[in-house]
Amino acid sequence: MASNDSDRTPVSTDPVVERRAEPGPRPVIGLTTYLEQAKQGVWDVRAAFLPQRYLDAVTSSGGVAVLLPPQPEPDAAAAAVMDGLDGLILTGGLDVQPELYGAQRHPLTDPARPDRDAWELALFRGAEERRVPVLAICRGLQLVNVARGGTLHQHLPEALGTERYRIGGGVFATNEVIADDGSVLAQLVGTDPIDVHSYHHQGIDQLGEGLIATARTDDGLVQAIESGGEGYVVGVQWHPEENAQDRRLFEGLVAAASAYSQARQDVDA
Ligand SMILES: NCCCC(=O)O
Repeated sequence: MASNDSDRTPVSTDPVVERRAEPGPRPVIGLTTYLEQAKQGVWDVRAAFLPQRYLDAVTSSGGVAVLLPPQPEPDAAAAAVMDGLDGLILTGGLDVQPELYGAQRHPLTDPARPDRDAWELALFRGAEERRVPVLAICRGLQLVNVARGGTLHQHLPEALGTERYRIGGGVFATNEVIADDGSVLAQLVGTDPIDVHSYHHQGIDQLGEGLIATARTDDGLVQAIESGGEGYVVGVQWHPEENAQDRRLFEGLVAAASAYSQARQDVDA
């Protein structure tokens, strides 16, 4: 699937969510993974890891799921894979290094994962250059914000005085979100209140350049972002892979990825 045509002309695509039912080749969706210690049979090994719910959400929405673990020489590796992708999902996980947004580390910020941060930043920049559609989930939304020069609250219980977004013990909190009318998010989930599954202790402080906040909770915390320019970048602070009702976010990405794939074939023809 890969070619090294890293300076491919960006393809112009609209977020045409109504195309989701069109038949055609299944778009290839890359999902970022991370390295964890894991049990495999009698072995206890370091492994590339991603909860299967992400994969199920992509495949049941009509995409082909491809895993993207952190790579050495991330910029070159991202260029090598990006031309074979029709869509990108920046998945959830541990905190982005605060040094990347000019902040001193809070004592409760997770240990740094510089390999993952560098890899995902390279993938996101590669996607932006080519206008490959992006869905950014939880940490993914935070990474997109940092990539665009924004900053994060490092510990929401201190910044906002609330534990409502991470109650702990692996139990997802429920929060109500309303998508802003006119947003891509609203095309996907409507403008009625929806319950979302939250598990995070960080959140957007200053919004990154060119990003639009398209949903907030009633305390003002940004819950969803979109790219204001061309291309499809949708980020949500919650975990749609954990909620069948949120399948619409994956369907929207797959539809945009199909449109991107078709437009790319038209350019290449
Ligand atoms: N900061 C990584 C995403 C999850 C969290 O905020 O806890």
